[in-house]
Amino acid sequence: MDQNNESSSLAGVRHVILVLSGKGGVGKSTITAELALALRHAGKKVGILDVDLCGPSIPRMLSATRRDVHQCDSGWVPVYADAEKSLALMSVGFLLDDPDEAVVWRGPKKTAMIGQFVSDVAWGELDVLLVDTPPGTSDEHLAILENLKKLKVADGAVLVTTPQAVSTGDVRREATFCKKTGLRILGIVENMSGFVCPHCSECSNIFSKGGGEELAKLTGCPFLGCVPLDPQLSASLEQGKDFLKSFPDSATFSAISGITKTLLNSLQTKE
Ligand SMILES: Nc1ncnc2c1ncn2[C@@H]1O[C@H](COP(=O)(O)OP(=O)(O)OP(=O)(O)O)[C@@H](O)[C@H]1O
Ligand code: SF4
Repeated sequence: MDQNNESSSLAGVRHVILVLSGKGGVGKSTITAELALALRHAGKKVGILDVDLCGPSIPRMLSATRRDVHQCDSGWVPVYADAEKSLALMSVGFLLDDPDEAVVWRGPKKTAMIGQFVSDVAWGELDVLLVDTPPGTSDEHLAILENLKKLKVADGAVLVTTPQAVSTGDVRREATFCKKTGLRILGIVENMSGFVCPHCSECSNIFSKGGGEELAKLTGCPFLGCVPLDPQLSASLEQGKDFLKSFPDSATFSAISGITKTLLNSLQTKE
C-alpha cells in the first residue's frame, strides 16, 4: 500500500481489496465474509467495509445485527464480530433504526455516506480491509474508488462469478470497468461451482463448470479457484455461524482456504 495516506483513517490498513461482481446474487457477500473468516483463521486482523447500501448483508452473515456504532476521538468505532477484535465491520446496516428498513437514497447521499465510511471509521491496525460492493457498476463503486484512489490505497479487486455467468457478459463488463478505472484484478473466484450433497458430501456439476477459469483466460487475470454451492455454507451464513470452524474437513473449507492462500501470496508478491 502507498503510504500517502498517513493521516487518514486507513493509515494502519496494509491492504484494501474490493470484492466485485457483474450480477446480483452470485455470492459476493458470501465470498467476502468467508475470505474474512479464513484470513482471521490465518492470524490476520481483518476489516469489512460493506458499501452495499441498499442490501447490506454482512452484519447478518457475521452475526452482528442490531449492534451500534459508537464515536471515539478518531471517528466511528467499527463493530467487532469477535471478542478478540480481529474482525472489524462497518455497514450502513448498523446505522439504520430497523435493519430491514429499505435504503432509498439518491446518488449524492450514497456518495456522501461512502466518503464518510472512508474518512471516518477508526479501523486501527488491519492486515486486510475487504470492501463488499453492490452488483454491477453503480454510484457506490464510483464513490468508493474515487475515495480510495485519492488515498492511493486500493490493492485491487476480486471478481466473483458463477460458472455460467461468463456467457452473460455482466462479469466481463465488470472486468472492463476495472481496466478503465485502473483497478488491478487480483483474481477471479468461481462461486456456486458444483453442488455439494448434504447427505453424502459428493460434489456434482449441475451447471457447466469452468466459467471462472475461462473468464480469467479472456481477461488475462489470475484464477483464484472455485467454491461449490454448499447447503451447509448457506445455513451457516443464515445463522451467522463460522462455517470454517464448523466444517474444517469439508471440500468447501479446502476451497476457501486455497483461494485465501493464493490471494495472500499475490498481495505479498506485490509488497
Ligand atoms: N457457495 C455457496 N454455497 C451455498 N450458498 C451460497 C453460496 N454462495 C452464495 N450462497 C447463497 O446465495 C445467496 C446470495 O449470496 P450473496 O448474498 O452472498 O450474494 P451477493 O452477490 O452478495 O448478492 P447481492 O447481489 O444481493 O449483493 C445467499 O443466500 C447465500 O447464502
Ligand atoms: S449419493 Fe447422490 S443421490 Fe445419494 S445423497 Fe449423495 S448426491 Fe444424493
